[in-house]
Amino acid sequence: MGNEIAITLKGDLGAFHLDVDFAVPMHGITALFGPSGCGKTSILRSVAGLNHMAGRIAIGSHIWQDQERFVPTHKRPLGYVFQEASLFPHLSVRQNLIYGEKRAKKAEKHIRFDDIVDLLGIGHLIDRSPMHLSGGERQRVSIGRALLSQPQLLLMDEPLSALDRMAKDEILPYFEALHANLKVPILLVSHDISEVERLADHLVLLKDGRLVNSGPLSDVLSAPDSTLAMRRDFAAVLPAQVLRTDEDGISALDVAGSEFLVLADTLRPGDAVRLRIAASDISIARGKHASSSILNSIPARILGIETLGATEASLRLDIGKNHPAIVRARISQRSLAALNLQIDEMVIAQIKSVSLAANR
Ligand SMILES: Nc1ncnc2c1ncn2[C@@H]1O[C@H](COP(=O)(O)OP(=O)(O)OP(=O)(O)O)[C@@H](O)[C@H]1O
Repeated sequence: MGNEIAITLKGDLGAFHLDVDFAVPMHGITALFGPSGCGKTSILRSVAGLNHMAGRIAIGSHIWQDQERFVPTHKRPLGYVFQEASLFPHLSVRQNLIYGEKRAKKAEKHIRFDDIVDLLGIGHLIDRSPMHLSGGERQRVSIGRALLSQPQLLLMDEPLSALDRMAKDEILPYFEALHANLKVPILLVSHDISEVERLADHLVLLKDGRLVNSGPLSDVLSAPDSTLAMRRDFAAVLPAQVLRTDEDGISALDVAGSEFLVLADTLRPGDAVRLRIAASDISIARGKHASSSILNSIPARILGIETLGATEASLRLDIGKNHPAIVRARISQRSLAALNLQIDEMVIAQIKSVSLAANR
């Protein structure tokens, strides 16, 4: 189909066998996620034309590879951002960016220099040498340089993994700004699920060189048989809309007809956001407790109960009123037995407002 990034690859790299076939939209951020060695980088390198494996790669109506053709890397209009920023140390930030711009075809300059400098917040760095920038600043400049080559597709291989937690937190809002303002689709390789939850619109889940699942982030996360669900750090990500923000800094969000209260004082009514709900932050009650500090007591239907190790259980819950909205709750086997919870039963999902994160 013309409006998708369609990737089919089958072949061997040494002893590793890759066999994948998936299509993702031509917009937003698609994360390739899976355990180390599952083939994420190999897929990205194949899309870039750096691996030549049998298959087909179509970016919308542009065929980069099929049985008859193999477009060489330098003729694929793509940007590639690696784990470590690879800027020219002898050039200033501005000259590095101009280098990217020069790679663009003259006719196709829809991504403008000034806009990129603004969106990435690198105006004050423009005359500096990359050698005198922090890791996060260098990575922002590399992303800018890649985007100024006017790519049809931006490939990012673990772009945040060399940064410490603080630098990551600093750079994430810039990713969100790019996402909101630019139309270039991004394929992002990441092994950090919290990064994926925060940034990705689509998720391609891989294991041992094969596709496990692929689709919109919240769908893949909430799939009944998701391997991700068994992780102790599992979180659901649900699309939400801001209803109001109160003076005490608490915002009310609509999620499939259910109202959630979160601590977020910068949101405006009508904003579309994503709400991250960690399985370990949900507790289950049989009824609403009038005197509790927990602000969110949401009616939920139990869709599934799975064992999580020897002492815990993972409950699959639908907290939506108008349409399904799936989250998971991690509780102890002891609570499961004490409450005698059963599939299809209605319970109350209790979630502290401080443990909810809403962004973008
Ligand atoms: N050119 C090659 N020759 C031989 N084996 C290769 C080659 N490229 C990749 N491999 C092997 O293919 C497997 C998948 O590698 P790949 O780098 O794609 O995984 P990954 O999911 O990106 O892993 P990580 O998260 O650790 O970066 C690995 O076992 C790797 O050693």
